[in-house]
Amino acid sequence: MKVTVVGAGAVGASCAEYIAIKNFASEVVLLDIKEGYAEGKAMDLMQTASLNGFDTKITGSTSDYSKTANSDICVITSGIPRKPGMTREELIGINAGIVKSVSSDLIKHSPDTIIIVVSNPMDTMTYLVHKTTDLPKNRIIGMGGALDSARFKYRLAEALGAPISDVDGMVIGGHSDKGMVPLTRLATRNSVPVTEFISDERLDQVREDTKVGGATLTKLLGTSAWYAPGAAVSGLVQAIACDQKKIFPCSTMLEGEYGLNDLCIGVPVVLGRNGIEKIVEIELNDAEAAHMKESAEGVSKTNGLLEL
Ligand SMILES: NC(=O)c1ccc[n+]([C@@H]2O[C@H](COP(=O)([O-])OP(=O)(O)OC[C@H]3O[C@@H](n4cnc5c(N)ncnc54)[C@H](O)[C@@H]3O)[C@@H](O)[C@H]2O)c1
Ligand SMILES: O=C(O)C[C@H](O)C(=O)O
Repeated sequence: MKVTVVGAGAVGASCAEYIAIKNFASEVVLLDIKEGYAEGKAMDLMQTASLNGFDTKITGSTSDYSKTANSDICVITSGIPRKPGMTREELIGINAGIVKSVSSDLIKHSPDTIIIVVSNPMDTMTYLVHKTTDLPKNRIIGMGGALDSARFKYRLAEALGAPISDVDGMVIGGHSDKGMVPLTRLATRNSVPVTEFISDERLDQVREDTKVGGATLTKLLGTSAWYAPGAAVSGLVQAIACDQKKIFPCSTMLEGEYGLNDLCIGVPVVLGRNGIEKIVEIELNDAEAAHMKESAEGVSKTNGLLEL
C-alpha cells in the first residue's frame, strides 16, 4: 500500500507520522515544493521508526511526481493555512490554483488513485477536484467531518464529565465555522442519548464550541491545527487501505442525497478499498435539515467563486 501526502507542512507531516505509527502502509511519499523540506521531514520521521516500532518506509520529494507513481491513496494538504481572524473561505484565492495543479500532477502518475482533499476551504477544494479531473466520485474524498466529529466528542466528554471513549457523535455539513451540523440528538454516552445527561443549553454550547473548533485553535496557535487533522486523515487512509467499511462523515459529491445536488459536503459514508463505497442517508429532523440546507447554501456560494 503506497500513500502519497502532498504538502510536508504541519498537517502533511502529522498525517504521515500517524500513518507510519499505525504500521499498515508499506510506503509513504511526502512531496513539497520547498527545496529539501519533504526530504528532511521524511528523514526525521524515519529516525523515529526504531523508537516507535514501525516498518513503513517514508521518503521525501521536492516536486518530483515520478516518485509518487502508482500511489493507492494521495492526500492533498498543500496550500496556505488561515491566520487568526480569517475564515477558511478566504484561502480560496491561493489554494484553488495549488489544489488544481497538484491533483492533475498526482493523477498523471497514479491514474487509479483515491484522492483525499484536506486543503481549505475543503468542501470547495473537493468540488474543484471533481470538476477538473476525470476521477470517479467514489475516489474523491474531502476530509473535514472526521475531524469535526473528534472535536465534537471532545466537547461532549468535557460537558458530560465522561471519558471520550464513552462518547459517540457525528458532525455533518460543511467544514466551516458556520456550516457544521453537530448531531446532538444522535450523540450518545455508551448507547444512552446525551440528552439524558445534559441540558439543552449545555448542548447548545457544545454545538457552538464544536463549530468554531478550528478557529479556537487558530487563535491559540497563530496558525491552524495539525495533530487532530493529521490523525483524522490517517483514520480515513487506514479505513481505505485496510478495507474496513467504517462510517465517517466525509465531503462527497451529492446527486440528490439529502435533497442536495452538485456540491461536495459532509455526510456519512462507508469507506473501504474502493474509497466511498456508499453514501449513508440518515433521517434528519426539521431543524437539522434546515441547518444542512443553510450549510449547503454557504458551500455553493463559495463554489461560485471558483474559476472553472
Ligand atoms: N480539512 C481539514 O480539516 C483541515 C485541517 C487542518 C488544515 N487544513 C488545511 O490544510 C492546509 C495545510 O495546512 P498546514 O497547517 O499543513 O500548512 P503548512 O503551511 O504547514 O503546510 C503547507 C505545505 O504546503 C506546501 N505547498 C504549497 N504549495 C505547494 C504545491 N504547489 N505543491 C506542493 N506543496 C506545496 C508548502 O510548502 C507547505 O510546506 C491548509 O489549507 C489548511 O487550511 C485542513
Ligand atoms: O481551522 C482551520 O482553518 C483548519 C482546519 O480546517 C481545522 O478545522 O482545524
